Amino acid sequence: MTVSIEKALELIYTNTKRKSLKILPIEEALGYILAEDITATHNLPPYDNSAMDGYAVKIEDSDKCVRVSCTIFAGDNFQGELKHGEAIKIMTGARIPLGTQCIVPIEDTQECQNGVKLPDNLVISKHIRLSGEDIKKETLLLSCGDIIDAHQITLLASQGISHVKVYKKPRVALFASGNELKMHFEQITEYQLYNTNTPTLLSRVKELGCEVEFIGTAADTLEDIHTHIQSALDCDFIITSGGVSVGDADFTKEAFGIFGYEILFDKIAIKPGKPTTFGKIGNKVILNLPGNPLAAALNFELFGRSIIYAMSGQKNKYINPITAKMKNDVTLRSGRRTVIPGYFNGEYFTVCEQYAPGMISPLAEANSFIITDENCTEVPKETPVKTISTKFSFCSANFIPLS
Ligand SMILES: Nc1nc2c(c(=O)[nH]1)N[C@H]1C(S)=C(S)[C@@H](COP(=O)(O)OP(=O)(O)OC[C@H]3O[C@@H](n4cnc5c(N)ncnc54)[C@H](O)[C@@H]3O)O[C@H]1N2
Ligand code: MOO
Repeated sequence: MTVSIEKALELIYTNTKRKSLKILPIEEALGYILAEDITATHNLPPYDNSAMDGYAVKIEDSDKCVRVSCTIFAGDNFQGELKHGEAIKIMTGARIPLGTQCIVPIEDTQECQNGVKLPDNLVISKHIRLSGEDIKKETLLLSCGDIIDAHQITLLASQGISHVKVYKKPRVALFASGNELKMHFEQITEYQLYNTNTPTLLSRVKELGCEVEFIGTAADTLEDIHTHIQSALDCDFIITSGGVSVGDADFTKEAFGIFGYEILFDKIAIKPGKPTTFGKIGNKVILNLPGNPLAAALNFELFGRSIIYAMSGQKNKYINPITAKMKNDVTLRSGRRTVIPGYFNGEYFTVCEQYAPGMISPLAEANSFIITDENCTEVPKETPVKTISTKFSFCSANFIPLS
């Protein structure tokens, strides 16, 4: 059954289950997806405090010489009260004493007999950081489905939160198939080549924060593919490459069949990547990518990444495009929606000099791709195009058309 890109994504999102939960100390939660809402337990700052090294004073003492009664440092528990005709020297971050109306920075004062001379332009509340002005107690700080990065950890630490509930990371198993393939640590002969798909996918899956198991490279036999599937079945998501086309040695889908493979689509109206197949065995999902390396890598970016986002529990799980301008004129053969790799520099998208489904050379130079419509025969330079990044995740809670 051939499906559109959109239908393929819909089938992926409706058939991929979120992972279950666990609790982690916040220091170990980096990159995980939060599985609970976090509400502020107290105000930040917790107390009114000075934004400057200076003097706590009263407004009516503008332009006067006032006595400096004492000095307060950050962390002091000063209990006294500021009086008229007096200044209390105060350091940045120190709790302001009762009766303070503003803080005058040290450099705005001058020494005078027995004290400091204040400027004549004092303003109420100036240089006072009010309790709760940053975060108010009981406000929602983070919500279930947020990605925990360094700045979410800032919020958690600010509230004295030591542990959070997160979604477990997806566990991904990978294997390739092909009699011609050898791993990069093996010897090859002139009729063999290195398996580049597995190291590529393994690295990408890791970059996306999953745990990954490399199962191996299967020979083109049902028996050997069975053995590899068996070893992969304790993971959540199995990604294979190769053996999905119509050749006499293309056994991948058939091999999954004896494990009760429920195929949800086995062809997509896309170029390259037409034979990309998706299905499930129980609650495990399977993506069979074509063997051609560029086809496998680009289809992983659309479909594999979507499966990982759906499984991760993140609320912004749909890949979003970014609008760019086409750098050069590009001509195409119409017929199928075409994925074209290129480089987006923040303004222009430059198509890779050469690209074909069986190549690997475009991958390292590309940081994104565009998807052209089936009737499109040319994309003139300066035309706005939607690019999908392979280096960043621009995501949203709702699906946004990708081309
Ligand atoms: N008669 C037809 N032939 C083909 C069709 C078709 O519709 N009718 N589709 C073509 C398309 S499109 C693709 S894509 C390929 C996909 O085929 P497979 O998934 O069966 O892939 P293989 O035949 O196993 O390999 C294709 C190609 O890629 C190389 N390869 C495979 N695995 C790796 C790897 N792990 N690392 C590096 N390179 C790999 C392999 O040596 C082949 O050259 O089928 C077309 N044929
Ligand atoms: O579509 Mo195949 O996926 O040409 O490379």
